[in-house]
Amino acid sequence: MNELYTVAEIRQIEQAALAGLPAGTLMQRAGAAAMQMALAMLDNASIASAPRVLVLAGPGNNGGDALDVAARLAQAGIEVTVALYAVAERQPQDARAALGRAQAGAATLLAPGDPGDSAAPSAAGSIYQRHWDLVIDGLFGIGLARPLAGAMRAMVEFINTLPCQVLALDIPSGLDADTGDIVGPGGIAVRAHRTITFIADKPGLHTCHGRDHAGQVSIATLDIDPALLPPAQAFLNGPILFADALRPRPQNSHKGSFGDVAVLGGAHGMQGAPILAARAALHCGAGRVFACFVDEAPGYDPAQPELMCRHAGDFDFSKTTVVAGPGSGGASRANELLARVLDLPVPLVLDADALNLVAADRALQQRLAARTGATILTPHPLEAARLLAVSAGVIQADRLAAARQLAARFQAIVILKGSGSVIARPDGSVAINPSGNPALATAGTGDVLAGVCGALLAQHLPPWQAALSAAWLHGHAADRLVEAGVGPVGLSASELIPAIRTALNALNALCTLGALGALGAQITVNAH
Ligand SMILES: NC(=O)C1=CN([C@@H]2O[C@H](COP(=O)(O)OP(=O)(O)OC[C@H]3O[C@@H](n4cnc5c(N)ncnc54)[C@H](O)[C@@H]3O)[C@@H](O)[C@H]2O)[C@@H](O)CC1
Ligand SMILES: [K+]
Repeated sequence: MNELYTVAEIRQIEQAALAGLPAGTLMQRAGAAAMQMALAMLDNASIASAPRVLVLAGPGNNGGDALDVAARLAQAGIEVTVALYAVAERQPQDARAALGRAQAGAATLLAPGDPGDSAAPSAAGSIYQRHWDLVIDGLFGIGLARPLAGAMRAMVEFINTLPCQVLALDIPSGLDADTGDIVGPGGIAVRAHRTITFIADKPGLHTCHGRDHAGQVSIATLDIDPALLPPAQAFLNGPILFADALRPRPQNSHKGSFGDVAVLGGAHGMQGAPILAARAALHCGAGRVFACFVDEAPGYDPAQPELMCRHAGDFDFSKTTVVAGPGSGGASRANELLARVLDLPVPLVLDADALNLVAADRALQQRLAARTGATILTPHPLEAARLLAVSAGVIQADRLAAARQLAARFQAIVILKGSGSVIARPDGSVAINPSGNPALATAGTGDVLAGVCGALLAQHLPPWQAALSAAWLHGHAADRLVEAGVGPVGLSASELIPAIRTALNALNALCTLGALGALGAQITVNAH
């Protein structure tokens, strides 16, 4: 299931489901699913005997889920302590019932209070000083309305220092389920190893701070009738979203069948950037690849003599897919060349300096919005901020909204890079890319991504599928390289290129075999 739902959508689904069910049913299903996950985590951690579980239970229904799990684990004979931040009279009805079940069983319930509150130091002390094998976070779910403060904040600070496993219920407390930002100002969020999320998956678990705080995400649908789920506007990216655009190569092919890519960039001192993009385009299947330099052009690329190096001013861009921006600099020469390619109806990828040039020039912005050819923009958060005339902080606070805004404004497909890259199209649909890792945080990987986008456009993938595949392959290749020990420290952008080629060929082979269902699991990439 690739659909992602906002808090507002989850609330609607929840209301529709609750209408047809006895009170407390969904919470008990959530508790049962979470208990299975908790037991599996204790098993995996090979805790020999008598595990100790700390359950954090907040004031709302997320706390109700936590109390339900606590009651179940205690019933199963596990030693459970609940740090309770709820007052029965103020709990929602289902949560109060769950509190009753926990109180009736063998779990120990403590109210740690504010660390500065002398009325409850012993409860806090006994929690802070004991050894825990598993912490279950049920402080807040989708109802969090302001930053964590006081006693709960102190507890989150404490559990974030613990060496034990942490399981978050629904979402890690403190995280915004829609955006993946930490609810602030000055907020804090639980860092979980696993998150079991209820009803459906949520965008905030996969982008911005989401990946660092949610860990591995599992979905418990709580047996809700799928007919109650509305059509999704957001998806988790994966081959199932784009594989039908990949085609086997006909035997009767020639280099003209797979398109030309021209990379426009490489001002003086920055010639490596277009070379990287061009090499990536070559290794992702473009028929012919030109590296076109704003300033002086090298005679050829000795390590990749297949590339044709040209002076951009003399090159005819009208019959190629263009990747503009890698190392192009911000000089007026680069601006003129960019204006020329924006006016051509060719498929176009804009990256790096090309995006900065557009951000600084209203005429270029109008040319971009008026294009008829397919366009993909690949900004990182700072480039996106310049394009929207806001700060990078504003972009990161709601990455989905920023990507959607850019896509609508420039009538283009946008890949907003970063942890959980967001791919958006002008109609408001978005996908969050789950592949990739911090090994990609190194110079040149953006040039490679732009080159992959160019190669896929040149091979006639529609721009949405080209962007989805490029983002996924780029991250997937980095994941396989890290597994093979080539990173996360020291992975170079050049090393990424052959790994992306291997992943693309593996994907193509699986598509040809019609083995879509097994795609994620089956693709293996050798590092070299
Ligand atoms: N209603 C249901 O039947 C179900 C609810 N579910 C759970 O319920 C959660 C949503 O429950 P709620 O809507 O009660 O929301 P939460 O449990 O996330 O928290 C809401 C409560 O916390 C208070 N609050 C918000 N921010 C605070 C802060 N920073 N400090 C102190 N108090 C704060 C609110 O005033 C409210 O009382 C989901 O995330 C999910 O875990 C699941 O059990 C599925 C079924
Ligand atoms: K939680």
